[in-house]
Amino acid sequence: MSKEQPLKFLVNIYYGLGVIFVMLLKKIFKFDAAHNLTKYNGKCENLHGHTYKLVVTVEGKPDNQDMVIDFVLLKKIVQNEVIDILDHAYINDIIENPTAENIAKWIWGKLSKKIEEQGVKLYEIEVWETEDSSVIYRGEDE
Ligand SMILES: Nc1nc2c(c(=O)[nH]1)N=C([C@H](O)[C@H](O)COP(=O)(O)OP(=O)(O)OP(=O)(O)O)CN2
Ligand SMILES: [Zn+2]
Repeated sequence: MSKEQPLKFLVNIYYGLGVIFVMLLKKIFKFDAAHNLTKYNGKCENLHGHTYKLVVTVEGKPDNQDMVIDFVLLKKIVQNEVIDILDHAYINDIIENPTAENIAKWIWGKLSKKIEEQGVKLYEIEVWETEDSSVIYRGEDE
């Protein structure tokens, strides 16, 4: 028996038992919005705008269609719950002191239940405020 054979044997049993690895799936969105930071001393306390990039990551196992979640369905949820509200908005009307941190937390609140209803977990929200500045939010500690 070669050295590799016992390992291959164990791997085959593992797959034979139907063990499927959890996967992360990402979808990227963009929205344009205006804001001003109300607890800031400096240029960002003035009204200004960004083209925000939003990266939504969900965690789950591929289903009987071999999908963690249908990208089309995820797009619909994020579009309805987040993009339709924030795009071309003055974010201060919706979120208090809209730092990227507060925007990420708000988006988590809008999405986590809706995504869980689809049998997967919201893993991470990343909000890019500029090309080189982002925050990542992964929910409250359980
Ligand atoms: N931790 C955070 N810091 C800052 C936030 C934030 O949301 N969280 N937001 C801002 C401003 O709103 C804005 O993003 C300005 O950031 P800045 O990095 O200065 O933007 P630019 O990259 O465009 O810088 P320029 O030098 O003006 O080109 C600030 N901080
Ligand atoms: Zn800003």
